[in-house]
Amino acid sequence: MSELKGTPHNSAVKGEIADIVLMPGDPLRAKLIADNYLENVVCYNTIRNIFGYTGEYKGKRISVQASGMGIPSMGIYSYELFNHYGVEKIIRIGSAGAISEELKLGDIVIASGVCTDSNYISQYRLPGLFTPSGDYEMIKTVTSVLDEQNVDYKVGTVFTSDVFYNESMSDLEDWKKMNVLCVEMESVSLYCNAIRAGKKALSMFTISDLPLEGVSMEADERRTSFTNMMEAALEAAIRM
Ligand SMILES: O=P(O)(O)O[C@H]1O[C@H](CO)[C@@H](O)[C@H]1O
Ligand SMILES: O=c1cc[nH]c(=O)[nH]1
Repeated sequence: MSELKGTPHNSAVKGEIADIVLMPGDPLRAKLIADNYLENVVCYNTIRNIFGYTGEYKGKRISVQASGMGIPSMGIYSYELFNHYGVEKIIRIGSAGAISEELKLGDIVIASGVCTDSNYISQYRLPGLFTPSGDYEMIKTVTSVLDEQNVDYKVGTVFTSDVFYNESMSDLEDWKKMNVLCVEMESVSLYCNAIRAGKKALSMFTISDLPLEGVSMEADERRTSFTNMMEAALEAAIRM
């Protein structure tokens, strides 16, 4: 990888990506943020349509890049951002399915910690269980922005799953008994990669589904209706 200007998955050259990166799963959500919120934007990656942009938000240089879906995809892109491009902080802005009965469509959740059914953590060969957690300073910054914007949110444990269409949806009922708030598919690799690289990460979500009730937002609504989360992440990014 060191012989390449970029990486096998990212054509950016070093220096083209800001210290802080917002990461939605969906490349079109990354484009929407670049088109609507950033100034002086440069698109630095289109490989596999995983769009990455660097621009300015209120004068601060930030990047927004898609992660793709799932733990391995986030594992690849966040590893490269932290270890090849020198990125210091990543804010994941994702969609998630509610597990807690207290959550409804459109609510915001911040992941203080992550549990998982994935084997990702086994690569570290730890002598016990490890609990990936979000960066506390980043949590404080994002929650204070949300407080100022009068937007409600919940902070707690989320479940990062390998499986979207799960034959055992009732497993979510077991996570509910452990007070897990919602299910998504990337944060375990993001948090592990950040911690392992000595960097910082935070995941926040808008609830797009109620999987235990069979309720879902339309695809277009998922891409465009996350305004509160995107604006809070952008505002927090310029304070970090
Ligand atoms: O909206 P994004 O960020 O893609 O996140 C969620 O949506 C996808 C599943 O629809 C998974 O990637 C899951 O984690
Ligand atoms: O992983 C996910 C993401 C969004 N909604 C879900 O139900 N699951």
